[in-house]
Amino acid sequence: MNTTTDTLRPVPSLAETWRRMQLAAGKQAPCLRRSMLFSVLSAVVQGLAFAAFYPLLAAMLATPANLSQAAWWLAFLSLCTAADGVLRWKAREFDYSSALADVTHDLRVSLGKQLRRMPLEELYRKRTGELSAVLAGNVDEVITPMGMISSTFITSIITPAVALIATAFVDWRMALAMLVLVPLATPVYRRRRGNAGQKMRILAEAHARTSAELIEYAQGLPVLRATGQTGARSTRLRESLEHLRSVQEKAQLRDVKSSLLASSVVQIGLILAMILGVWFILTGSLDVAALTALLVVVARFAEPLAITFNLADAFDYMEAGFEQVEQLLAVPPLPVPTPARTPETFDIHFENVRFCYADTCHPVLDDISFTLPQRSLTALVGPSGSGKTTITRLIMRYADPQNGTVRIGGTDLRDMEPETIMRHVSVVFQDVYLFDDTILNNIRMGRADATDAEVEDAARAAHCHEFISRLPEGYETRVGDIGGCLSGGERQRISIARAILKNAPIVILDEPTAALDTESEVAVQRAIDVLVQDRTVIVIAHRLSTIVGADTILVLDAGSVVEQGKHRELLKADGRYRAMWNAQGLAKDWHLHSALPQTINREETACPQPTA
Ligand SMILES: Nc1ncnc2c1ncn2[C@@H]1O[C@H](COP(=O)(O)OP(=O)(O)OP(=O)(O)O)[C@@H](O)[C@H]1O
Repeated sequence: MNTTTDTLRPVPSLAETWRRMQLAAGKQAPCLRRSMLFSVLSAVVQGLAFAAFYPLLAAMLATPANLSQAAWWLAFLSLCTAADGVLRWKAREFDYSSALADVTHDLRVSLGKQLRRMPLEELYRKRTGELSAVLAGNVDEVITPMGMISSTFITSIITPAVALIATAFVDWRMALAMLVLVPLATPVYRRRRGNAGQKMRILAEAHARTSAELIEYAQGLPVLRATGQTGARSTRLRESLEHLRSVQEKAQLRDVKSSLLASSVVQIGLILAMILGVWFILTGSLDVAALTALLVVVARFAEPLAITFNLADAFDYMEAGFEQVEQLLAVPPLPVPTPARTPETFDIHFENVRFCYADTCHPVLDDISFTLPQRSLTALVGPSGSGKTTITRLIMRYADPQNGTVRIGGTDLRDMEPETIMRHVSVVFQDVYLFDDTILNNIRMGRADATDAEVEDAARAAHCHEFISRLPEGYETRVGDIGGCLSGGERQRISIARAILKNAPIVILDEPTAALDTESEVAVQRAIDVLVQDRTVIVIAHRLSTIVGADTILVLDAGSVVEQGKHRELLKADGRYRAMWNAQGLAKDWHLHSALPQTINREETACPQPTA
């Protein structure tokens, strides 16, 4: 299985991680900074509290005991503890106030916006599961532990530092012994983060890939069952799960090994301090009170160090999440000059358009030019892979062509916001996507502010009012509740009702009747007839008999327009179109009793019989 990030990347510095955190916190960055400031204060106060141990013990163990001094230090210790309690509470403000929820929400909204403004080409290249892993999983991995990890990290660095300074006042030799731990610990920490960061990225990618495989498998199950491919496809899923298991196993092994290493370093430090302390007592240069206090402080120094090691994992999870989120946010939108333009008329013009998909160098459209007049019906025909869908994608500004220009109403698409283009274009695909919402809302997606009456009018026009009225709750029936109870033709008519409601001046029909039986096709065709009136229509068709009434037929082959004209002209020309027509005529002869297919009906053109 492909692991794309096997090459080592540098470990981000703490400053870099902090910069990313503030960026992710967005509007709540001041709250995050405030929380961190209180974390620093709390850590200092904790260090001071530990520093007070020695004078307290010394006053108590003196002969005779110095009670007034002991009381004073006890009061100081209590004050520090109380202050620490308040400061710790303030330090978690980022977590307990609404800031955390706000940041998580804002980041998801930004990602949602990014998905909307991202070039369609980029969007189609991403798998649904991978996107869902970023929006759901990575956002939580980045944001939820942010406050907690940072404040724990601060405490685990500053408290030992203050404890170390306090120890230096009691006995500089012990402070030096404690300092030995730092050069010992630093390389262990750096090595751990370096390797772990890499592994966490691989783990995050394995999670995203498995999530994508799972979603695709679940969505494709009906098809897989029908084609008897559940086993074959589940092999891919199993491979993906197996990869995830092996990555997790390695990560866990690494965790255990480095945790043990870290705690060993800390234990060594503690033992070293004890040996030194006992040696100093035996040689008479340290008293028992000082040693007891020092051991408390040393333990306090060693414990946060061990925590710091374990925090490396949490940082790495966060870093891996940051990377996935940033990668998605970094995809630039298609450039639009300001002010953006809006077309006034709706003829479509391709001029010397050359287009290659990303990551390919082979042109899918090669220097093509044509004009589709406003309110005309144009059919795109040609063999599979000839570029029909790509032409319709370019009209929706799926991506910008490498050469040439696509214009709507004389305006270059590069000068228009993608939203403006989509407002003026309705698309009816062969595969209809219905959301798990009511039928009413599914149709209303065509125009969000449409009234219930307008939705119903569109449904009537699309010939779906009748079957919707028969559903248990009519327009309020949820698509999810009736599952697969809607036929392909019914789903298609709902999508046409959406397009009728949208009332866009340009309509793209991508073989909307190709997968339907004859009866459904008749009903859908009647709905299409309403939709296409008075609009600029582009229809992709494989069955030529459905487009004989088109104003223009563009015949494509290998990314070029090889013929162009009306049905009769093209038949007369006796070229590629005629050959395709004849081939389909022959095919029909094999099905003697098949009904005549429907025609897109703007000119009431009768479907002529194919000539053999
Ligand atoms: N996202 C993509 N990335 C790379 N190549 C692509 C992509 N989509 C399509 N292609 C390639 O571009 C060429 C034209 O594809 P297109 O879908 O436009 O053809 P088509 O005429 O609509 O085919 P069909 O009738 O089978 O739908 C094909 O060779 C196809 O493999």
